[in-house]
Amino acid sequence: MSLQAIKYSNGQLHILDQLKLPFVEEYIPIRTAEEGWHAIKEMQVRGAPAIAIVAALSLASELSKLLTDDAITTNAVEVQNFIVGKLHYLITSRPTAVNLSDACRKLEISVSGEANRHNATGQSVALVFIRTAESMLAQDLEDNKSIGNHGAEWIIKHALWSGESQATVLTHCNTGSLATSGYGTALGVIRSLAESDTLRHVFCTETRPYNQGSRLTAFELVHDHIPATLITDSMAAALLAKEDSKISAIVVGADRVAANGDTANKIGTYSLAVLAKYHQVKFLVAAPRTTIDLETKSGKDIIIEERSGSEVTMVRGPCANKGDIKETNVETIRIAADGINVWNPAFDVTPATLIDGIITEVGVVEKSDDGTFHLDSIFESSSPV
Ligand SMILES: CSC[C@@H](O)[C@@H](O)C(=O)COP(=O)(O)O
Repeated sequence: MSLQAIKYSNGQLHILDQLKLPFVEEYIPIRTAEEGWHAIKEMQVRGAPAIAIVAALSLASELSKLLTDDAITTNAVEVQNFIVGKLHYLITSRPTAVNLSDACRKLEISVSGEANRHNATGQSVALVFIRTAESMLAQDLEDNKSIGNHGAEWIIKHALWSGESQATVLTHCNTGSLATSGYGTALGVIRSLAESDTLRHVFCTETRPYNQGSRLTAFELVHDHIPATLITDSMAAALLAKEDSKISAIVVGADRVAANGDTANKIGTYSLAVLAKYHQVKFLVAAPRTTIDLETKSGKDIIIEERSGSEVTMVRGPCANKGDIKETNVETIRIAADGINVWNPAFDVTPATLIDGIITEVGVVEKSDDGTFHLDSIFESSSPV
């Protein structure tokens, strides 16, 4: 069974503390929206879909407890205002991934629908919120499996080297079970290739500075027995240049895809897209439609989160001299000169011109004859594009 970042049942939410991976596998309870906000802000949970779902379920857990304790007012509008206030607060935890604000907006709409209903009560408003949040968890998993299948089919059809029947894929950051409610987006495509025996090999970058690749993706690939090799980000060009590596495609996730296809994703994604173009390797973005933001016209309008310089000057590792690694804690080790200035953007924007396809749960969107993506079409129906 794949790793699970989010465990939720009957109003009880637990998340795998990703700050301790790959050394310690520990689930922590998230009981309130405030605990959810901190877990997202402090990166105990990451990945665009996962943070949206944890935000929604953290508030669902808080409301479930209030319902159990009979501590919810009967006034529907008061409960609506309480929920909306918490949702606006949750959105402030991280700015770049649009899934978070998209989920909060949809939750706000369903709550207001219920609050405006004749006979609505505070309890019914809270219950509608909880059911909507729970359905997001299930929907994300289903969408990821479809993304995986569409992406794998596309790669086999359009990206294999001549004479090859299996794909070799390079991926960046973490887009797997740990970054979503399960299966993953870009890593879902890789899983789907592996399940259909059409995967030769995966290369994953370590993804400096925060090492989501070496700490999370490598952990998932080893856990699922997928043939994989870890490289540092700076080795990608050499890998693509090496004739026998035969990279079929680079597949990455996304934190926000603008209406024109420009894509914000983990820092380092843009450099991989430039390399892919130079080496004539297909460059694909895998993301659910909840990551596509038609309100944001182009990459220029995407807010890029800048994080603490300590993520660059320090790395995390297990405490030394503790014997069995499972029992260690995680410590931070300084690797840069004291006093150096640091710039630490967490994401970059890959221009649509460098992207060959956007893999969604309803199919792979390619550019039209005019050379641009028409992403609005995939919201018009749920049938394959
Ligand atoms: C399926 S998630 C896609 C992205 O969210 C992922 O690649 C990423 O950038 C994660 O960033 P993080 O800063 O660890 O939350």
